Amino acid sequence: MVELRNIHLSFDDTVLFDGFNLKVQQREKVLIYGKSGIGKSSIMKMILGFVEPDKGNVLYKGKELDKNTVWGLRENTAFVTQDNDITGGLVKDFISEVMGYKANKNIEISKDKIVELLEYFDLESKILEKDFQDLSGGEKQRISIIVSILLDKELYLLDEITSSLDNKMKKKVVDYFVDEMDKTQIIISHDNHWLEKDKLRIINLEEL
Ligand SMILES: Nc1ncnc2c1ncn2[C@@H]1O[C@H](COP(=O)(O)OP(=O)(O)OP(=O)(O)O)[C@@H](O)[C@H]1O
Repeated sequence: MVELRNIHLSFDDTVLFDGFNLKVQQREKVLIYGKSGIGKSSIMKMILGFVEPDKGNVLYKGKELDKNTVWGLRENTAFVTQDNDITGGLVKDFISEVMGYKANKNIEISKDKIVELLEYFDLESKILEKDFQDLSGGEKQRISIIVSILLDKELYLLDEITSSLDNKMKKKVVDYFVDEMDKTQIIISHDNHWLEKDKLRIINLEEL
């Protein structure tokens, strides 16, 4: 579904990738890990077309990513990051707003699904009436995760999505994505809870 082919990427004098290859099949779940600054987030940014490699190609469904194909990829992708200071306003309005984006116009929000997900991720339904800015880091993270699940995209790019959660909740998030969701996932995390899952293909950037 997504392929990085013979990628060379450098910033200033630092070479992050030289001949890097990654091929992720449909419904495959891949965990990318390695020390801070090694280039994990840059991989996601290249896939999304936010960063262009110096050399090499990014392919989506067999086609090279360019001005035209990148929109198809972004439309079919949920990108969840640890940076959740995305908005002010009520949580429920945030959810409606995201669902109202052009790329999400065919998605119906099911109230039952929201209730089910809030419960699973240990959030009370009154959180929907709160201002997003007033939530704790872990609550923001869980709301972003819930929104991404509601979006029901075919590709999930998950960048340190468990960083602000306690151990019990980390495990629930990991269990949900790995065991409950049948979607293509590329995951970046330092968290051992992901490493414990044998359904993930693990790529250690330090060993390349
Ligand atoms: N736009 C940019 N301009 C200059 N340097 C950049 C840019 N983007 C990333 N870098 C540098 O490239 C390196 C890799 O960054 P990246 O965010 O991909 O690492 P990472 O493995 O995700 O790190 P972390 O685990 O700390 O999030 C870092 O040294 C970073 O400073």
